[in-house]
Amino acid sequence: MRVHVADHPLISHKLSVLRDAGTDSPTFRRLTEELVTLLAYEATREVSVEPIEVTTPLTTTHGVRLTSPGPLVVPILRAGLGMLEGMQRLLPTAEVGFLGMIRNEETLEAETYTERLPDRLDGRQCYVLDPMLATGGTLAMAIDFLVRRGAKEITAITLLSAPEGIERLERDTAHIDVPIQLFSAGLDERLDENGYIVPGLGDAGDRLYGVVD
Ligand SMILES: O=P(O)(O)OC[C@H]1O[C@H](OP(=O)(O)OP(=O)(O)O)[C@H](O)[C@@H]1O
Ligand SMILES: O=c1cc[nH]c(=O)[nH]1
Ligand SMILES: [Mg+2]
Repeated sequence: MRVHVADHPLISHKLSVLRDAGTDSPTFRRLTEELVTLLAYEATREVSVEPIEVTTPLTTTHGVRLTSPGPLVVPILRAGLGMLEGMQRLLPTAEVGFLGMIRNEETLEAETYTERLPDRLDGRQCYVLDPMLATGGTLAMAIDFLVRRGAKEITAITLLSAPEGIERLERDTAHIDVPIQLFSAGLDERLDENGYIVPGLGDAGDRLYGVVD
């Protein structure tokens, strides 16, 4: 797995505001989208394109277009949904599939409660969106799911990642022979005793959408 941690002052600035406990929900949502758009620029560097001929008002020239089938964007509900619009800004024609996953806050085990994805993903590049990579259980399960469906390449985009989660992802995906990349806006210090990222930003889903019991 190739891991990329962003190194850009605009990303650091927006991430700092996002972390701030005083940032309200509308601002949190807007910053999440902006950060994803910035990350997506780098994360789509290897998006698959094919050569085409373009007719301009003056002449014809060589260009490219996204290959078909195009990339599939997969937000992991609930918090990943907050990243979708930011991603679609750069990939407006991408199809979107959904994975609903929740981490049990006692066992810290991830569980899939819904999915709406094409039956076969053969030949597809998949972009998985989830703001938080904590223990890594959720993303590892999502990647396993997409690989079993036939994804040919997986790029995960996160806002914050914990070293423990990256290690687990490396371990759990070591046997997988499709290319896997992780793009994260920030790499934090550690997890606390409840599996929360420190210093982190708290519960991303709650900060985006409010507390659900
Ligand atoms: O790396 P892990 O230890 O598996 O934890 C990370 C997961 O936890 C959060 O989701 P949560 O389960 O809170 O669901 P939500 O998006 O509905 O809030 C987050 O958005 C990740 O999906
Ligand atoms: O820090 C964390 C860990 C898991 N889920 C979150 O939303 N935040
Ligand atoms: Mg949550």
